[in-house]
Amino acid sequence: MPFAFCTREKQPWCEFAEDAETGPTTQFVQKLARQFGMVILSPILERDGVHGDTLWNTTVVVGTSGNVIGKTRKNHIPRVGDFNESTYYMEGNTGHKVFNTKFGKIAINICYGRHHPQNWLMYGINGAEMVFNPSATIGGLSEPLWPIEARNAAIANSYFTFAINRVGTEIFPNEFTSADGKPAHRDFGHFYGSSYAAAPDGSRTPGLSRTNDGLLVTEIDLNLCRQAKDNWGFRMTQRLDLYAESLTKAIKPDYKPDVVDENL
Ligand SMILES: NC(=O)NCCC(=O)O
Repeated sequence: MPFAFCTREKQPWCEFAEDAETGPTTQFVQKLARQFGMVILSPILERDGVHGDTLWNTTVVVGTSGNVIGKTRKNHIPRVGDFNESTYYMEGNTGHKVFNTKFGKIAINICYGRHHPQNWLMYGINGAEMVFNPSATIGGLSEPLWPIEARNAAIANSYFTFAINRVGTEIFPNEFTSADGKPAHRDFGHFYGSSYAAAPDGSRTPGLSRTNDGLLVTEIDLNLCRQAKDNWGFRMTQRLDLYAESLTKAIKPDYKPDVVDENL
């Protein structure tokens, strides 16, 4: 749902915001999860009534008995092209939760979060075996990056990733500009689908269609996560201590980049 509206218009779209635990979408999904014995990841526009009616881009995780296991909020909010999502919702405050489900340890890296390697990293640190990336992105913007980012994250973090993108083209009722000096327009560009799954050994499935809705059914062996760790040692050699120390320094306002100038 958060990906159905990406212009600057708030109305009527904000009216679709709902409670993560009790809203109509969650109730609908709970029935399906129970009926089919599935774990369902349900992206919604969340209305947080407890905290000033704040809006969040949230994915709700529903277990096989229809129980809400938890939720994760989008950490990184795009300000690129026509994706002006900071107009609608705030940077997430749920960290990098991993949900230990009947089918394995899962996490959700929402859409634009896939451009941030440290976001993927933290889900791995918290023990994720599968990280899902529900997205809505268009050809002109991100298609060259699409086959690379989630696949690379699977390799770097020794877990499975699932890059999921919608298809179609939205035509909005009112014109808007892309803040690039070009004429106003009403279309958003083509959402190119191409969803795929990637494994910690670097293999991946074929992508789904660029134009039609699709369902990707794939069998995965979670043992591959540990086998990849033992084989490559990426996790063992990642030197978190080194980076924790460097990053602690780098975020200070008076940080001086560690550059050695050539003495000319
Ligand atoms: N919905 C969303 O975060 N889109 C941003 C575009 C992208 O990351 O490719």
